[in-house]
Amino acid sequence: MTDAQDLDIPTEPLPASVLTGFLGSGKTTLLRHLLSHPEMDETAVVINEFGEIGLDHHLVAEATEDMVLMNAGCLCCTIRGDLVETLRSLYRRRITREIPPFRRLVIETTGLADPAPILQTLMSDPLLVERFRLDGVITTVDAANGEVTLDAQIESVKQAAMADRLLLTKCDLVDQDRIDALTQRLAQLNPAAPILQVENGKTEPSSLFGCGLYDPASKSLDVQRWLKAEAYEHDEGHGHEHHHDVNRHDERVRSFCVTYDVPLDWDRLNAWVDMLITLYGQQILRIKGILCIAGEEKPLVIHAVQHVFHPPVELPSWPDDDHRSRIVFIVRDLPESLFQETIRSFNEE
Ligand SMILES: Nc1nc2c(ncn2[C@@H]2O[C@H](COP(=O)(O)OP(=O)(O)OP(=O)(O)O)[C@@H](O)[C@H]2O)c(=O)[nH]1
Repeated sequence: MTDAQDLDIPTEPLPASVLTGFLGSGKTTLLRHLLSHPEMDETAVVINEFGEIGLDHHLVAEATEDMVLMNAGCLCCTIRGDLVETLRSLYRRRITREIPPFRRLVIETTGLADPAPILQTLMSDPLLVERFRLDGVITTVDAANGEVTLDAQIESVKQAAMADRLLLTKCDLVDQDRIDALTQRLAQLNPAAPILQVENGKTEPSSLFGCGLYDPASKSLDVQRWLKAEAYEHDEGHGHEHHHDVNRHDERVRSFCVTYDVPLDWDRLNAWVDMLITLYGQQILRIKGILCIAGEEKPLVIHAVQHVFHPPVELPSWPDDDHRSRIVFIVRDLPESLFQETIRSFNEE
């Protein structure tokens, strides 16, 4: 038991920001960059990844000690209660000095999250409201895939509509006409949020934080309706509290992991991913993997988002004792067997 005088209780609620944006739109890249900034010292991070196998925390771990990974489901549905518990526990550990005294909290949602229930939870849970104040919603929108995603996935529309800051990422990959068209569409969806272009996460914390209190009244009528619907569902105790498969988002979108025990040949692996995104790119919402490549000591991280296969990045070392290749897929209307079978045919023939 800690003595009351040993408690380090903040005099004001701590600012909490929600970092959201569709799958692969650059949230983790932004977060890593932000956390390397001295102004961001004393930031605690909660990362929620969709599916059983989380990888993002390995990519952010070097940037902050105060990090909690929540990968037992998507924050917006099954683990909303867990979010409350996670934040209460972080706060408790902070005031009892078990962890450094963070002054700011960033919650990175999954790319599939509907932000409404998360915001509703932060703004209505009585204990959380005393301890944290919602500073703002930061939404990344991928310039290469943004238009197609807004057409196909309602979550991405909500993420953009609820933002206090809209960050247009990957502008280096597309021409000015596409940037202009997407900017116009975002401005219609959310006229109040400034739209900032960000390349590879490079941005100043001062442009993203300290937005003032999140104010639903400054958002469109749709946003107010979505937030009200969430409050109603929560009060009635139905809607999002049911338990479901953590690897399933809805009837169509699911996640799974392809694990490979033997070191992979890079050229063959590359040809396999290329084949997949050429044939099925529209339905492959995300590929994220940590690979053991034959002849290489260090792991290679790969990312693909719909039709875009990003350049691989070498990690300085393996994040844990598991040195197998693990590739996480999030797909719409595709069977897992397609991936499990073709990786073998590409690598074993
Ligand atoms: N060319 C380019 N690539 C970018 C930019 N921002 C991010 N990326 C790349 O996009 C890929 C996905 O970025 P992440 O930061 O992992 O995206 P995320 O939103 O965290 O992904 P999820 O957690 O799966 O939703 C990575 O390969 C990044 O290097 C950018 O501005 N330009």
